[in-house]
Amino acid sequence: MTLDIKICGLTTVESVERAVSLGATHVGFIFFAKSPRHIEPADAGRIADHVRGRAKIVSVSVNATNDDLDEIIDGLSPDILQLHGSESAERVLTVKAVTGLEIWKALSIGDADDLKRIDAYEGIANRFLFDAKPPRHSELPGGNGVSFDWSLLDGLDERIDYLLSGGLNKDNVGEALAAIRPAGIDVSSGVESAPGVKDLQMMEEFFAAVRRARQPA
Ligand SMILES: O=C(O)c1ccccc1NCC(=O)[C@H](O)[C@H](O)COP(=O)(O)O
Repeated sequence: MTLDIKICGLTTVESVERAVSLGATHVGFIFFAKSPRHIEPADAGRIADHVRGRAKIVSVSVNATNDDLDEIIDGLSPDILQLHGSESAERVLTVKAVTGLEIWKALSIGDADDLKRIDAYEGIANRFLFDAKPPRHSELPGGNGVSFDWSLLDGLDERIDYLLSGGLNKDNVGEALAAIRPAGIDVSSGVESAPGVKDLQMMEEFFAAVRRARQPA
């Protein structure tokens, strides 16, 4: 079984190049002003050009307006729009229809009840990204480096296509992949030396941990 690996919150050519050479299938750019990983769409586009065609380019936005999305699409030319706010199923459907792009809907998971929110987006979002709920005082809906109880996803309908996200790092990704079988994984803080600063050594160690976890016993 293949495993998609998305490295999110990239802001430099060097980190994007390294992520893809290490095996990232997806690279994510954050368009959210309060994030330490925020980048202007045109700058993200210039960086993404270095790996375009070798990895899928993912735009991450939070309750973006149509104008915001137009600017992101003009600047970045993403393959995928990850909607990481409180976008309704109707909004997701509209964005998908208007842009013609693949849409990932991020949902924050804290308990079993949160999984009930999947139903509304099924058949609308192309994929889900399950992330942890932000800590109480965080201004960021994602990229907080906190995990949730992965076992909540054990037993989920196998047809639900999702990436596991939230607080993954070299020390816990093996445990996560032993517990559940996501179509992909997503990491940001776990490969950073400081908020928004990707660390090439930490990226290498993360990919090495994923490889170890996927080796046959
Ligand atoms: O990363 C951010 O700063 C961010 C800000 C606003 C919305 C979403 C954001 N990140 C989305 C992602 O896909 C992250 O990779 C995901 O939340 C996991 O982050 P982490 O727990 O730091 O690995």
